[in-house]
Amino acid sequence: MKLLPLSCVLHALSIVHAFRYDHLVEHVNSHQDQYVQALREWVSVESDSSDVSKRAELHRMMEMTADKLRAMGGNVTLVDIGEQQLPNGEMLALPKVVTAQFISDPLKTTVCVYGHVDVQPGKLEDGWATEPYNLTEINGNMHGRGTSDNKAPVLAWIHAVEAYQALNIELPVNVKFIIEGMEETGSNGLDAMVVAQRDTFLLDVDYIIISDCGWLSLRPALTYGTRGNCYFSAEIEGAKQDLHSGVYGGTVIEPMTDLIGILDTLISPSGKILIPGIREAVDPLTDEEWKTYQDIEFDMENYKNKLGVTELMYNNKVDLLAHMWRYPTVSIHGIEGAFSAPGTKTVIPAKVAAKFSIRQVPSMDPEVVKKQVTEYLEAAFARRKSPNKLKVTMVIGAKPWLANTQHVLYEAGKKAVKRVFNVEPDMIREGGTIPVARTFQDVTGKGIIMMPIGGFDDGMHSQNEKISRYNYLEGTKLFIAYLHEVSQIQKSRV
Ligand SMILES: CC(C)C[C@H](N)C(=O)NCC(=O)O
Repeated sequence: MKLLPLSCVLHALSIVHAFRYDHLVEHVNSHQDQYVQALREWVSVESDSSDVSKRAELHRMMEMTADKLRAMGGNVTLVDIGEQQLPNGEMLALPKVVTAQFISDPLKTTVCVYGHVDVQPGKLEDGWATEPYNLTEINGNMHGRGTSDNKAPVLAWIHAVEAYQALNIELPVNVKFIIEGMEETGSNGLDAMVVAQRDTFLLDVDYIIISDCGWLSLRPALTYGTRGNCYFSAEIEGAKQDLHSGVYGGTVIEPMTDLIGILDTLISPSGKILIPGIREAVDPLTDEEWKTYQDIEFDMENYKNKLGVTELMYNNKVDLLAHMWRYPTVSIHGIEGAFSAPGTKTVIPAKVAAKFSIRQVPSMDPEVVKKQVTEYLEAAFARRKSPNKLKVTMVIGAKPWLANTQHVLYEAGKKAVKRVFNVEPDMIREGGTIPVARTFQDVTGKGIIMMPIGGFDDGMHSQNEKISRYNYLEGTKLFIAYLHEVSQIQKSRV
C-alpha cells in the first residue's frame, strides 16, 4: 500500500476541520432564536449583586446557570464561598460560584472560561426606554440589563460548547467554567476560592479566557489589560438628625459642605489627580505604547457623538486612549444621605457619605492607594477645622491586570478573529476592572486572555444596555473557532 505524503494528510485534515467549522456555523445560525430566548430568560432575573434585597434573585440566577450546564452533561458544582458582612454588621450568604467541566482528556489542553451573571442596578425611572429586565429587540439590538455585561457572553460560551455537542463533534479542548455572582461589587469571596482550588479544580487548567469587556469600535478586539478599582466611602456625620435649613442654617457646620469641600480636592478640572503619590506611581508611557495607540483606528468625533458630549478631556487620540486604559482616574459616583428626589426639600442632612473610586494601573497597589487617600482626605478635612466626624473606608480594592500580547493565546485569538470576521483584531486595553483577572494570574501563573464580544456602544452599566444579535451570534462562532485554535497550540509553546 502506498503511503500518502504527510503534507497531503495535513491538507486533508484541515479540509475536514473547515467542513466541520462550517457545520458549526450553520448550527449557530439556525439556533439563533433559541439563543435569544435563553438570553431573555437570563435577563429576566434581576440578579443585582449591589442590592441586598435582590439576593434571592441572585441565588436563583446561580441555580439557573448550574442547571443549564448540568443539562448539557457538565460536571457541575455550586461552590459555597461563605458570607459577606453588611455595613450594619449583619451577615449575608454570598451567591455560590458555579464550576463546571466538560470532558477530561489528559491528552488535551484545558481551558477555563470565567464569567459572571450578576448585574448592575437597572430601573425604568433611571431613563431606560424599555423595561430593563425584559429583553427587547430593536433594530437588531437586544436591550436589557446585563445583556452585554455579562450574560450574553457567558451564554455564547455555553452555546459554543453546546454546538460541538449537538453535532457530535468532540470538543477540541477540555472546557471548564467558573461563573460567579459578585463581579459587579468586587468579586467578594472569589479570590479565596481561587486560592483554595488552585491545586484541585484549577490544577490542570492551561489557559483562562475572560469575555467580560467590549470592542473599541466596530472592529473585533483582543484585550490585554484592565485597570483596577479602589472604591471608597467618605462619610461625614454632624448633628444627630436632619435639620430644617431655614431654622438651623447658618448656625451649624454642615456635613454636606464639608464633604463637597474635601471631594473637590481629589482631582483638578483638567483631570489631574491631586492626591500625592498617585501620579508618581504610574509608569511613563513608552514609545512603543505611544506607537501602538497611534496605530489604532479610533474616531474621536464618533466617540463624542456616542457619549453625547461636545468636548473630551484630551483632544488627541493617544492621550485619550492612554487615559482610558493606562493612567489612573478619580470618579465621584454619588452621595448617600443627600436629598436627590424631585422637589425642593430644604433639609440639612445630618450624615452624608460620598462614594468615589480610583481606577488604578499596574504599578499601583490598592493598599498603598488606601493609605494615600485616607491620609489625604483626613488632612483636607482637618484644614477645615470642622467639628464633624469623617470616616474613610475602602470597600473594594481590586487590582489591575496586564498580559503579554506575544503569548500564544493572543496568536490563537488573532487566528480565530481572522477566521470569523476576516480582519485583524485591535489589540486594546480596558479601562474597567475584572477583579479576579489579576488573582488568576498571580495564583495560578496560567496564561490569560480577554476575548470580548460586546460592542463599543453597548452601554454597560448605563441606561438601555444592549448587545446586538450580530455580536451575540458572531461571538458564539468566535468562541467555537477559538476552542479549535487553542487546541492547535503545541503544549511546548505554553
Ligand atoms: C468593562 C468592564 C471590564 C466590565 C466588567 N464587568 C465590570 O463592569 N467590572 C466592574 C467595573 O466597575 O469595572
